[in-house]
Amino acid sequence: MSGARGKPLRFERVSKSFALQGGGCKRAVDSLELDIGAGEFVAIVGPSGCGKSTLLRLADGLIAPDTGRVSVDGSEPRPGPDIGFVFQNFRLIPWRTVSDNVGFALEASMRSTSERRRAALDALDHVGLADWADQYPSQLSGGMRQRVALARVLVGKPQILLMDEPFASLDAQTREFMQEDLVALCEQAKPTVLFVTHSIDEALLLADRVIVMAEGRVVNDIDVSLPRPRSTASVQTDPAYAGIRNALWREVKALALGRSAFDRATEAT
Ligand SMILES: Nc1ncnc2c1ncn2[C@@H]1O[C@H](COP(=O)(O)OP(=O)(O)OP(=O)(O)O)[C@@H](O)[C@H]1O
Repeated sequence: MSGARGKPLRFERVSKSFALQGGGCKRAVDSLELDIGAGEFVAIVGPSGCGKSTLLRLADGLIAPDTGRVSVDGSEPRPGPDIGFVFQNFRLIPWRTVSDNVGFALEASMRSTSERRRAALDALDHVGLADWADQYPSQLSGGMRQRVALARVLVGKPQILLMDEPFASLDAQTREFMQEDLVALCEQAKPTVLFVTHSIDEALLLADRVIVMAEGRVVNDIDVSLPRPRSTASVQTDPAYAGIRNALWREVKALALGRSAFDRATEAT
């Protein structure tokens, strides 16, 4: 992934609504303001339906805001290899081999099959799967498939990496390995990352900042001042960890339950 370098990502008073079946509309993102520095790793947490995935799709240029502006280094974002998107459900092409899945991302920009194969093998090597290049996705475990999905994005040397709960469907151990791999990859290449997660522990392991969203807006923006390089063990034994985690957990729980239900629940304990 060497050669990738993050670019700043900016949301200026961005709003986005969707039409609802049967009439009316839902405002998914509401006058949202967010500035993400070049090479910064930002995690987004918040209750279900608060607009996290919509924010990523706006950052990719897959959808356009109704009002306001999204910009990558000052320009409108355009889907392409500069902006990598990793989803929870891998989205690999079942009839292509692992290396062809990874090389697929380069078909528009790299004509030579052998060059694409070399680049794919290099990306697969970064995620520890070079030996699996000629297998098919169905022959891999869930964790391996997600590594391929990551390699497919890394091969484009993205400046912006958008990740929508990428490890949510993995078992706990594989998830931990993948998180630590991602930490290492990002420390090396420093793309700008926007990472959606429902896990506070994951956010604190990975991110420089955690954004809390509710009802389409940013309601908190927390610096994660834990030292790097990080591992699960180093983060969770840091004296600052418990304080940040507890504050974040209380906030996310209050947003999910509604403030008054949260107050009742905490009074009762
Ligand atoms: N294409 C669409 N059409 C209609 N409504 C949509 C569409 N996409 C998103 N929404 C609505 O916008 C709101 C925000 O959705 P979004 O997927 O961004 O939330 P989220 O925070 O990522 O949720 P989750 O954590 O459950 O994945 C939700 O109420 C959702 O139903």
